[in-house]
Amino acid sequence: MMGGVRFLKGHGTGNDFVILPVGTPELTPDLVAAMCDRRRGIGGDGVLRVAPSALSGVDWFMDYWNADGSLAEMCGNGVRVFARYLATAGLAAGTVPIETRAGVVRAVIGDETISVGMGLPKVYGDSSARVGGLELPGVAVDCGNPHLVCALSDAALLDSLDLHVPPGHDEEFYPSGVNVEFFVPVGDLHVRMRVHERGSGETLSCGTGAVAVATVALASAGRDTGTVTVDVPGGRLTVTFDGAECHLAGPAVIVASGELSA
Ligand SMILES: N[C@@H](CCC[C@H](N)C(=O)O)C(=O)O
Repeated sequence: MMGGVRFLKGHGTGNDFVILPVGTPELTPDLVAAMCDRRRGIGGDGVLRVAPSALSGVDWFMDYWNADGSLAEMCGNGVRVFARYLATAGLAAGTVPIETRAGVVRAVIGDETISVGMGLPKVYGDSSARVGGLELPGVAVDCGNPHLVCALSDAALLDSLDLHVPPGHDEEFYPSGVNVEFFVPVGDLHVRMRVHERGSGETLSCGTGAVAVATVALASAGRDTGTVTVDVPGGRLTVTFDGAECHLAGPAVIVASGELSA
């Protein structure tokens, strides 16, 4: 693989990542896919390579890759796990700006929770997803990366969706692919979701997906500020809209470290 290179493994609500510390050489799609392979590699929904940022006032660039070796603009849980790595390695504390392909975000490091300011998502149209013969209407939301958010009224339908295969989507509307979320209301500003991530498949959590779902849930409650609780298969995230931007929060942990074999 990349013999001798050190790695760590971490996750945020079950969205798991291989973390490659500063100094790791440039990656290739094949290397990333090999590392993320859950049977032949380390296993992960993606790779976070820690690299120096060239921007003034920003020390770190999150070089994020999906499990299939594709690049993505942004990863909400990835930023939170990246910040946990920086804190654990003694490279950052408090609030840390992190460059992503979608711009600079700010992570606030707590003992258990890490929150990240994600700007304000943009709702930019209607589309639909096809799952198991069903056509499910949804809303397009840009969180730096593309999302299609489908609101369902039936919890049994949410549980029954087969997300082992990517939901069908309008390829002209989403020329670079899309992350697809399905959610049901659980209570006031409280939802439960599942997600199929572009380049990673069904995951236990998706931070930008939670932000996209919270955006739709908040708007359907007729509000533009407030905190939406988002239950994902891997745990619970919150998304707080303060009028200026939204903040994604939840646990982020490092669980292992090791060295790649040749
Ligand atoms: N898990 C992520 C999103 C990762 C990128 C996504 N698969 C894409 O291709 O856009 C998150 O926590 O936001």
